[in-house]
Amino acid sequence: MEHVPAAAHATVRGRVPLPVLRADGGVTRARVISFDGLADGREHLALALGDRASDRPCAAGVPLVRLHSECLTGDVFGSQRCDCGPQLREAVGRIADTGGYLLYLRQEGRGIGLYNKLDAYLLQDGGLDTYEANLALGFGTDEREYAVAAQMLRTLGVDELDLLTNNPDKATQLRAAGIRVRHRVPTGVHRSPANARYLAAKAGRGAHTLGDDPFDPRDVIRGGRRGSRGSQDG
Ligand SMILES: Nc1nc2c(ncn2[C@@H]2O[C@H](COP(=O)(O)OP(=O)(O)OP(=O)(O)O)[C@@H](O)[C@H]2O)c(=O)[nH]1
Ligand SMILES: [Zn+2]
Repeated sequence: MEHVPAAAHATVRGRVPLPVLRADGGVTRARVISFDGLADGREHLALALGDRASDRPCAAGVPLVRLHSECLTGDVFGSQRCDCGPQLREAVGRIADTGGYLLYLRQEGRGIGLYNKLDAYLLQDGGLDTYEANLALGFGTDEREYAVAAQMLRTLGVDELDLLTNNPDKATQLRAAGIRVRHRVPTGVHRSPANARYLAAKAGRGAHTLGDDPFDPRDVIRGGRRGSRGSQDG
């Protein structure tokens, strides 16, 4: 497991205006926030969007938050092997509409790093699924910890949020770190022929909720509209 020391005190290092392209072609005004004193020493970022992107964000209401783990191949190159790129662009638009934060976490390859993820892709081409490939390389199936995300949120003054994810582990870990996750809001499922096996493995073995999974659909908000039906899940 990627071990993160107990959360020390962190501070905001900078809040930089950043016009960001939305999936619908429009541009949204964001602020990219950097930190000093993050527990694992990495350059994680928060993107403040919607009403949280203003000079003096008036913290009205519970923010919508996504913890997005870095995926260079998907986020930057548009790789079709996973659904990270479309999820990232979807999240920017939805959070801009609602008000909240996208935490861009430097946890490439579910915490194993870029080169190891590329090795894992070769093993997957030989027949292993996304989790078996990690194990074959000597890693856990998912090495991510979200304590540093909780530290970033506290630094931003966020102790309660709605979480945009299909991954229940993100909610469980944030709650364990003392953040109140009011609702888990599902992200879209961006299927393509090239990522179908990957998504099936995530739903089957990784406990992700992808709409056609064994989890009770009543435990999440459909459509991601705050204030609509939903419950506290774990
Ligand atoms: N080791 C490994 N990592 C992968 C593979 N495909 C994608 N990833 C990584 O998986 C992570 C996906 O991150 P997220 O989209 O934030 O997380 P998630 O667990 O899918 O959960 P949600 O998208 O929030 O539902 C990124 O760090 C990717 O680099 C793979 O085949 N092997
Ligand atoms: Zn990806």
